[in-house]
Amino acid sequence: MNHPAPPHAEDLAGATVAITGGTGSFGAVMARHLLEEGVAQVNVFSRDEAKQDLMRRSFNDERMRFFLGDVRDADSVRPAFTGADFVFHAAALKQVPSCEFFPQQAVKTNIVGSHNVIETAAASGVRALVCLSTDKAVYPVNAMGMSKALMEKTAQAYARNNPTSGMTVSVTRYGNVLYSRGSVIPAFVAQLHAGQPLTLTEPTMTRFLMSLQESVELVKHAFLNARPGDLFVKKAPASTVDTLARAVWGLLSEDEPDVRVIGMRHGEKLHETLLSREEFVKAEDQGDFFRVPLDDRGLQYEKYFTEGEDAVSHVADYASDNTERLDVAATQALLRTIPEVVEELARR
Ligand SMILES: O=c1ccn([C@@H]2O[C@H](COP(=O)(O)OP(=O)(O)O[C@H]3O[C@H](CO)[C@@H](O)[C@H](O)[C@H]3O)[C@@H](O)[C@H]2O)c(=O)[nH]1
Repeated sequence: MNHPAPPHAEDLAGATVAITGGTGSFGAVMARHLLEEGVAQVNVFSRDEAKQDLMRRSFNDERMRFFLGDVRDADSVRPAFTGADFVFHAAALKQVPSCEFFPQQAVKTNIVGSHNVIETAAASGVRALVCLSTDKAVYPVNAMGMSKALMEKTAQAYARNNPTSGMTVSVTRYGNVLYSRGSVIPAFVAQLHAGQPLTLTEPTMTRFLMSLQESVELVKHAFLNARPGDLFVKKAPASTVDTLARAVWGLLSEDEPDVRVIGMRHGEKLHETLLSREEFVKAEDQGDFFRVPLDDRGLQYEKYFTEGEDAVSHVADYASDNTERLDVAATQALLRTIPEVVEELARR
């Protein structure tokens, strides 16, 4: 393949960058970062005009442009990508339960919508596109993860099938973002405030933990290092749900922890996987990150017989039950780096 060279950090200065799902928490942190890097324009693309209005006021920066639309509708995506050098694709249906009950909605947004984003970006002359995925796309058991897995395949197929494209498309996967909207930590904090026991689904369940800032670092790393079709993950520690509950409780209360085990929810897994063993065996260690290059074997089937992979049986998945495990004190140290936790502690 004739790869376009990855962009340099300096290329951001004066660039136009579009963010799909740009009014979400990732979009806000990324937009702030891009403005600090001196971009000429940030095109925020999203469905929600009220959130766009809030963001417009809170940023109050004339380099921001807001585009209303839905990734399901390619025509609505085009204006946001016209003239854009780079695109970060964060628009998605991300909640496990809602996708479980309405899987066809996940197909429309996460698969068809991502395809629209990829094709429109390429047709608009975008140089680099990073698609955000999740650990739930590996060995997926729920509709959200399944649809994200197919988004990944769509991105990789674009790279494989368009070897002369001037656009580099890559994928990042990350685990649970601490304190993200609707996630377990704000739920625990609300329960604590209400004087209720913390509801534990399954105490031994493990999750990779990372901050929103780290998710931006991962996406930035992909942006600066990707070859077409690459997949990136950030090395991350994990904790059990029991540890997480005790860490939150210990930070915010002097009383003995009060927890109630409620059992696993629809579509949940005991442990998450960031890289399957098949990916891990091909992964390049890049310090804080792993890079998995595109499997760009073509339709020459004989290669599948003569160039097989024998190392795969000797390695394990990179999963939340075999990564660095945080105890209560280490989880609390991580929590103290989260702005919402800092605010919560300051209120006490
Ligand atoms: O009251 C609760 C709620 C959740 N959990 C557990 O806490 C962990 C984290 O749950 P949650 O914060 O809801 O995250 P996930 O279900 O793992 O999914 C989140 O993390 C994904 C990334 O892996 C995102 O893509 C999803 O949007 C986001 O909901 C899981 O083990 C849950 O079983 C509890 O113990 N008690």
